[in-house]
Amino acid sequence: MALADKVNFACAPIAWTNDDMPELGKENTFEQCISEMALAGYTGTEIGNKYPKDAEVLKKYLALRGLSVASAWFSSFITTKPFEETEQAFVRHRDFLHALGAKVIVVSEQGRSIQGQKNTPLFAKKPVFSKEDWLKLTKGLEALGELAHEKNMEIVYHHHMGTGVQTTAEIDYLMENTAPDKVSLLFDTGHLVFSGEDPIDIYKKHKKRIKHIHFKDVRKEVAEEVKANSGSFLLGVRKGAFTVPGDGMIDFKPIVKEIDESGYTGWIVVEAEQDPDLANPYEYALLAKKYLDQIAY
Ligand SMILES: O=C1C[C@@H](O)[C@H](O)[C@@H](O)C1=O
Ligand SMILES: [Co+2]
Repeated sequence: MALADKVNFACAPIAWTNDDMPELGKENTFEQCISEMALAGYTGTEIGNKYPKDAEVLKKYLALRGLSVASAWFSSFITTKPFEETEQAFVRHRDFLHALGAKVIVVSEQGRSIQGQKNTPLFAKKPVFSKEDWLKLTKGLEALGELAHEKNMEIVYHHHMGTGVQTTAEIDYLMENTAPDKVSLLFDTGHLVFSGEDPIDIYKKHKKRIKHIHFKDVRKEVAEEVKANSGSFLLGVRKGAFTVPGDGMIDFKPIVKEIDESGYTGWIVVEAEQDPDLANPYEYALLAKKYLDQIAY
């Protein structure tokens, strides 16, 4: 059986409207975004800031287009704020996703993160967690994992450029120091390759913990230029460091093979933030779907 028969392909709204830089794609509407995802052949979506906040209302818009909710991003601040603040916000987010039928909750620690800072050099100023930060983070994530279990859900940790969990060593440390039944991992090809990590190595090592996947590709020259010129994460996105699978430097065939052989049956979300004025979101969503249809069958 081919991978395409075992997984579901979703699309993230970030190519239409970017929540990290809302000025990118501000003219694109929610209905255009979800209609184009469906038209391009996807059966799922993640959630952006233009989506209705009422779960029942959102469900109806999505059902009309044959879309389900794969998950949605949650920013935790376990290393820098009282845990109760993260906990309360997490429970609201969990309940919203649960009402929408999602099974996994994307969590990324934003304490000390520079990903949202427009002028901070991405590589030189990447945060490095202290022992105390790590202890808070690992215990806090396990607590979020337990809260997710109350609704039969799992948290999937999103390693991310410009955060304290970006490199192979940091991902390994997080996995080694959290309980496997409480903290799962999200595998994002774009962040791994931009950071200089080997995605196949990460997948092989942590496949038992990987319960959600983001597929994005990297434009090699742009990523190298951002690094060489001390650009920020957001500048990189604006300049086109990320693109959809099939349009950049990543060979997805061996990655798809690994995923297939691992028995993964969750979502694969095409998520490629770039300037919608330069890269038409529908055109690129279609390009990615055609490429995945070729390599996943
Ligand atoms: O999953 C993601 C969500 C975005 O908000 C983030 O910045 C992006 O890079 C990503 O991978
Ligand atoms: Co991602």
